[in-house]
Amino acid sequence: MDGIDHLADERNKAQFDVDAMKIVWAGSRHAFEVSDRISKLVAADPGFRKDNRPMLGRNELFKNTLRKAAYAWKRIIELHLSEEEAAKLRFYVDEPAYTDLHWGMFVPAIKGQGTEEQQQKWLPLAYKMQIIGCYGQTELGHGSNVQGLETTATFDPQTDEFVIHSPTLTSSKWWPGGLGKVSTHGVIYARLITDGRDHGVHGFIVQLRSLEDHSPLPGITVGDIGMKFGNGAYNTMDNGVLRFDHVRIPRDQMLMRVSQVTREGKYMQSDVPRQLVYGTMVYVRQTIVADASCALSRAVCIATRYSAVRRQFGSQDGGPESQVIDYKTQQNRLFPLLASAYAFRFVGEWLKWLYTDVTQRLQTNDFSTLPEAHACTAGLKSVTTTATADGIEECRKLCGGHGYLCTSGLPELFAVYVPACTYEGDNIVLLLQVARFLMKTVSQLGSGKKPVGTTSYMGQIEHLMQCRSNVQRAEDWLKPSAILEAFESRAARMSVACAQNLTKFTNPEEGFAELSADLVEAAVAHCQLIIVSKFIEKLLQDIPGKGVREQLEALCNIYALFLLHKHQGDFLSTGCITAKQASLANDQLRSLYSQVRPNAIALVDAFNYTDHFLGSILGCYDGNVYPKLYEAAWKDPLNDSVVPEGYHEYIRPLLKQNLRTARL
Ligand SMILES: CC/C=C\C/C=C\C/C=C\C/C=C\C/C=C\C/C=C\CCCCC(=O)SCCNC(=O)CCNC(=O)[C@H](O)C(C)(C)COP(=O)(O)OP(=O)(O)OC[C@H]1O[C@@H](n2cnc3c(N)ncnc32)[C@H](O)[C@@H]1OP(=O)(O)O
Ligand SMILES: Cc1cc2nc3c(=O)[nH]c(=O)nc-3n(C[C@H](O)[C@H](O)[C@H](O)COP(=O)(O)OP(=O)(O)OC[C@H]3O[C@@H](n4cnc5c(N)ncnc54)[C@H](O)[C@@H]3O)c2cc1C
Repeated sequence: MDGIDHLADERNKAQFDVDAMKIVWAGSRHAFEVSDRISKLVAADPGFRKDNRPMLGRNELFKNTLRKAAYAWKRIIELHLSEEEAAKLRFYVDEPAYTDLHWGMFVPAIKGQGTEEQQQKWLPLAYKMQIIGCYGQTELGHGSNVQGLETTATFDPQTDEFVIHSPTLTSSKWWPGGLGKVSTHGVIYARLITDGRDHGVHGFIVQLRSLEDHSPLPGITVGDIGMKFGNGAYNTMDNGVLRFDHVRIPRDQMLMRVSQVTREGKYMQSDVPRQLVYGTMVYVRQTIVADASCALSRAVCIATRYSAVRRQFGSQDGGPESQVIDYKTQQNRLFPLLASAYAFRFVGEWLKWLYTDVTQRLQTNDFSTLPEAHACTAGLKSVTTTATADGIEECRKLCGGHGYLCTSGLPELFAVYVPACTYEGDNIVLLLQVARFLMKTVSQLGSGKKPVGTTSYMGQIEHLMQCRSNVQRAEDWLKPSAILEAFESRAARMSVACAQNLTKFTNPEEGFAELSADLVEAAVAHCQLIIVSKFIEKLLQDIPGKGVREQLEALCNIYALFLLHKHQGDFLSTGCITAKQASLANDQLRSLYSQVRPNAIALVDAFNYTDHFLGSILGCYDGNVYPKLYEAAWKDPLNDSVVPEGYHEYIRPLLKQNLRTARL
């Protein structure tokens, strides 16, 4: 606006190489270059404008999303973008759309659960977007309990078809994104019935709409489920309702990698675990962890820049007031979120590796790491999305009153993000899965079966059950070994305490239900340990760039010590640390905040977000917040006229009536 960088002084304070940190954040130089180029391309294109979203009515909003998705596809083709570049372009367009489900779930479901033949038939159509697909699992009556789904797929040997049917109101498919108005096809989950026998839930490819005129095919009732939380936000998505009235599909449209139905109607299971039917969910949970760091870093970038611009109190001798970022309370709320964004980035990278490793093993029929992959994706999805949703809301509060304006970008970001705590598995339901995995691990200790992967720390259970932290000075908390021992012993002791309590119940399922709140806490402790240990492992790698490692070490310590402070009840009650050591951790935390303070703006610059992507006046790169806020207010449609519409109908008569009453 005035061409001045109002945050230049802050940027000059940085003690590290920001460009090198950008590469660490992106994951590699190549990833950085792709991301940088595509984000600038999107930002410069008026076709991807998004600042008007909160003002649009639903129909207009939705049509605008359809236009953008079609335009994005046109640009992808025109520019011959690779798969990686196309995914980045959709990410930077930053508008939830049916394409998320098409590329994010429909295609992966066919890839993961379809046979070679099925993949050859359906994937080329999906890749060219000649068909558009959704993921139709959840029903009105059941989401979490997948085994409770009611839609049926009954094999008819006479015609070699499945008959898909919604027998009850609660069996109506409810929630699938992209289903409401767009998808031509869906991977639909239904109970497979052959010869009167129920074989449980399986996936089927079902055509829903005509490829000629988009009308629903015979027997199909389909529509949108209605407005969701927030203006704009996730209302760009057509989450749908769907009912089947005896819809027939050919037998070869059952996804048959895990199990098959023969021409004669015989049900056969491959040598693979039935849980592979849930494979798409495992894949998406893994991507959601990576996305958590994107959403949180975005909110943190806004709150950090604005905290450096905003001044309140503290003026001395007529000088400027204090920047709110210098208040210790502001730092204590903001810097752990900054550290969490980095922590989630690195654990997301690791989880991607784990997922790739499991997928490669599955190709060779090695299913040994599947339970660990399920527990890690479920647990980390839960812990990172909960922290991110809470963190975005905290960032809004860190921005004071202006954070509540849509132009801050934070209300919409929160409204879009918060369902991540529910979709792809309710966070509590998923933590209970982790707890089951932990209880199984504890029950096998001493059986000779060595715990591996993320539970390998349980291999030293005797030590972890009785060790005492040897921290004596605040600086001792900077040793990775001190942090790891505290987190490992806390997680181990909480799991073992639950396992011991469970033995008091004659019926284990009853015991599990009764102790579920404690089990969830044990699962959280285990997941936080994974995040802390993956951050520490990241620091063992070669990290080029002046001062970059030092900044990451400070952030890693902030992440761990803040968790230790927040959950000190766990650490103290299990006897892993003393009250004195907890207090020393807090002292260390304060000094880490002072270390990060001069680098805070550079640390959020390292995310390399364009102003378009941030979509926030408070977070704009140049920090010129006030003129921009002032100008934006006048652009609000309510200010199109000085005297509002409705004055003559509702305000004037009121004023006149009050005048008459006053005269009386
Ligand atoms: C302004 C802003 C604008 C833009 C945006 C800005 C920012 C946004 C940023 C990011 C956005 C975020 C992400 C985007 C990416 C994608 C998201 C896009 C859209 C959202 C899509 C959402 C789609 C869905 O929700 S699909 C539906 C998902 N449904 C669920 O998850 C259901 C959950 N339930 C279950 O999974 C199961 O029912 C259960 C696991 C809870 C229980 O299953 P079941 O009863 O069968 O099993 P159990 O008896 O408990 O267990 C039996 C054994 O099986 C093991 N098991 C269970 N599951 C698995 C598995 N998946 N894999 C392997 N093994 C498994 C279990 O452990 C048991 O084992 P045991 O050894 O016998 O004990
Ligand atoms: C924005 C959005 C997009 C979605 N997109 C899709 C999609 O594309 N495709 C699709 O198929 N689905 C989709 N879903 C559905 C989503 O996957 C489910 O809503 C989710 O899995 C949660 O299930 P539920 O709604 O049945 O919650 P419920 O299970 O009914 O949860 C209600 C409460 O009960 C608690 N609870 C449930 N079971 C237990 C238990 N065993 N122990 C303790 N507490 C429990 C939960 O913690 C929660 O507090 C979407 C949902 C949303 C919000």
